[in-house]
Amino acid sequence: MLGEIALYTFVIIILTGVWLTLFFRPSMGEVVYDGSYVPLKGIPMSEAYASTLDISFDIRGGLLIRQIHHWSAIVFVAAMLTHMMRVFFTGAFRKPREINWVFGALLLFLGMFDGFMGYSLPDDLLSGTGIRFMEGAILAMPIVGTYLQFFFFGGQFPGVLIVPRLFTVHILLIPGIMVGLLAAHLILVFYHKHTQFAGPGRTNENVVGMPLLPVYTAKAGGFFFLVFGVISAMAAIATVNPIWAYGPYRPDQVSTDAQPDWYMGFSEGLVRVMPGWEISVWGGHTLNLGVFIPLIIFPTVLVGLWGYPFIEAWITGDRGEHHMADRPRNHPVRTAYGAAWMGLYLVLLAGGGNDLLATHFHLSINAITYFVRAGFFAVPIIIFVVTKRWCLGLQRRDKEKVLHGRETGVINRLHHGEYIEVHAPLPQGRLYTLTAHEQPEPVVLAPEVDENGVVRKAGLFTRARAKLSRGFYGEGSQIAKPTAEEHQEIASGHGHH
Ligand code: HEM
Ligand code: HEM
Repeated sequence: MLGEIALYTFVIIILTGVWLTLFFRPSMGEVVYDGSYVPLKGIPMSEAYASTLDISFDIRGGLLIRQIHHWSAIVFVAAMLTHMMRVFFTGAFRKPREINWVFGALLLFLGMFDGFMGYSLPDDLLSGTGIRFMEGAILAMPIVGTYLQFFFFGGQFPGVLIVPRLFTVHILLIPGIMVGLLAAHLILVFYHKHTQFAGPGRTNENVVGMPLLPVYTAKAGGFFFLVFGVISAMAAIATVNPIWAYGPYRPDQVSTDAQPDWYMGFSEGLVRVMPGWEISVWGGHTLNLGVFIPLIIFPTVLVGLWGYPFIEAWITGDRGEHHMADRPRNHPVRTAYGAAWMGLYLVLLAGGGNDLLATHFHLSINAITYFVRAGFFAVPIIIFVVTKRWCLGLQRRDKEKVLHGRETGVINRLHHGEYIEVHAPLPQGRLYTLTAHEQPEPVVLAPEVDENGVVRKAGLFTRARAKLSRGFYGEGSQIAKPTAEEHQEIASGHGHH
């Protein structure tokens, strides 16, 4: 369902985007505004900004379409991210779907950047501030930064090239690549078929569900119109990006409360909470660590995300194909890692909105910044530990249910005065579902001296892998599921309550 929402919002984005190209003029040529929005009349501005004002005020239905485009972009990225979490927490990225995970992660990255470029197009005070941020990040790159800045902007900031260039990339290059990737993504989904949760009759070799034609196609078609309807309603009643309120971009001005769209907020947070370190190297060249370090963290996190299926397979030594979706509780370390990642994302988002949090909740902006700095390190660790324990608790609960049945809430008093709670055995299907998951063994190191007395010391990598593997599946990372014998013994009356 979440993947479908991403798909449908992407279609809506393309439909409305094509419409916008009919009226948007991607030019930084200067004009004097003479449209129907009175407060800006007579003000010099770029054609890009003036044409976006025209779309909003003078072209019939223009504001609605603009807002549908913007709202669907916001929902699109949210759908991709939640879809990715679903895939992550159910282990649906494992063999043979690793490549589809990588395609998906590329889509996420491209979608986020295309959104950033899109809201940079109207050349209003907010979008210009975003581009200024991007320029600062480019300039912070050692050695190549200045050259790249000249390459993108063709001279001093902002110049007249950036909006037409972003336009081509925004409407053609990135969406073109995305359509290609998406086609490959969906072909692979069709080829591999959907993963499924364990249940009676469901195995790693079959798929239980509705055929694509006709039932599923009809449902999906209806769902498309539902998504389109909800987004149109949002666009009709909720303002998004009121560029007329910000005014045209001028490099010497900046608006307060300047916020990127939510999905770029974490990168804003990284920069806002980073100490403003700057060092001088090699005869007076400046290395702007305050921006450069956040810039490095960003791709590192992305690579960690893209590579996760391969990293997990390497650690656990699991090379088999998997078509059954995991319940998150049955993989406590993976689940805890995913939750920690989300925690980090949210902490950084708070950092990106430190000014808004400060004004809305009457807090000191410095206090928020210090909290986010400490939280950057502490929150993921705390969330990791709590989530792992939580998962183990849920596994114990499952075990208890399998062995002792469901609590009925019925308390009986026996003739000698003792109270007992009546437990009802679970139905056979439920017992199967709760015990169908595999419980992999951690990778063990081969003995350092083999049977012929030859010393074969494991390398650093092999030892690290064994250690990580113990962390994943060793003692303390999973609760042994009940065996058939245990269940038999208790169910046959010996362990009766
Ligand atoms: C343009 C964005 C995307 C679209 C339109 C899209 C669409 C879909 C659809 C319709 C499915 C099948 C059903 C479902 O699980 O919903 C699917 C499955 C899948 N997607 Fe995506 N997706 C997108 C982005 C991503 C991202 C960001 C990732 C992960 C990084 C990802 C990874 C996967 C995987 C591994 C599957 C197979 C899951 C399974 O069989 O259980 N996708 N995608
Ligand atoms: C992943 C794909 C896309 C995303 C996330 C996206 C997002 C955005 C966003 C957030 C804006 C700013 C809207 C505003 O408030 O003014 C925008 C503007 C624009 N987009 Fe897209 N867009 C995408 C694809 C496309 C495509 C495929 C086209 C055209 C074929 C297109 C055409 C435009 C145009 C012309 C504008 C400028 C007009 C305006 O700002 O209102 N976009 N885009």
